Amino acid sequence: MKTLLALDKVNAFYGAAHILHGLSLHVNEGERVALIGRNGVGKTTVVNTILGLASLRGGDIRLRDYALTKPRTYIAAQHGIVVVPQGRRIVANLTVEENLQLGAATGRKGHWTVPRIYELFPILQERAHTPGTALSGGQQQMLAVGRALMANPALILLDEPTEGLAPVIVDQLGRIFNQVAAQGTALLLIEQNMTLVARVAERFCAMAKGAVVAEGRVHEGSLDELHRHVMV
Ligand SMILES: Nc1ncnc2c1ncn2[C@@H]1O[C@H](COP(=O)(O)OP(=O)(O)OP(=O)(O)O)[C@@H](O)[C@H]1O
Repeated sequence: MKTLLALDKVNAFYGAAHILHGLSLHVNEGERVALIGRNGVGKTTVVNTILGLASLRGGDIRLRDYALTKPRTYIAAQHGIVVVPQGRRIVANLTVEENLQLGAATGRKGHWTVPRIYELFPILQERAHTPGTALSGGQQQMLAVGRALMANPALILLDEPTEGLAPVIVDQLGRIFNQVAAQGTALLLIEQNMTLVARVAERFCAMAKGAVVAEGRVHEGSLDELHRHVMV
């Protein structure tokens, strides 16, 4: 099994603030991994470190066989690893379809094309020519996922994709994540909704104070254990 993303004893900072303390984590090809933990433990900082938005000072990051010594926002996507960022970051003055096309900028060809994204999310086709930010929160999240898929990634990092969304939309996104994973795309799901984690992930990594402190398989009886890792 090929490893797509590996962080080994990573230390990361915002300025002088030391946030990740020797964090190790990996995701293999086709795997569905959840990264969980209380608010503020550093989950988003894991993503930010890979993108170069937090500074990496110690430890190793590998994107497949590539040693990421100087992270920059665009490098991960070139290696087939894309981020659906917290807050979605839909571009306001572009239409839905133009936002989708932005995702194809890496030029990686594969299964996902605009028509296939529209099959997955018919509402995006209905609203193809409206400004992306005119969509509801749930639809913007679908657009953010669709835009990520347009890069035909081997791995998608999803940072709290269901935050603030209605349960019916969360259910719909859960089904979509499973469909995407069934196509062979690996997922790293940062999520506070443990019911969704239990539905989507096959393995979890739990963080506390900037490090992964527990790992395990997700199975039918996992929900209580998952909840323990995110209780405040
Ligand atoms: N730009 C920044 N500068 C300084 N400190 C920051 C910055 N961004 C986040 N932090 C701090 O880093 C720590 C980890 O934040 P991070 O966003 O990674 O946590 P998280 O686990 O993703 O939490 P949440 O679920 O709230 O998003 C927090 O204490 C936060 O206050």
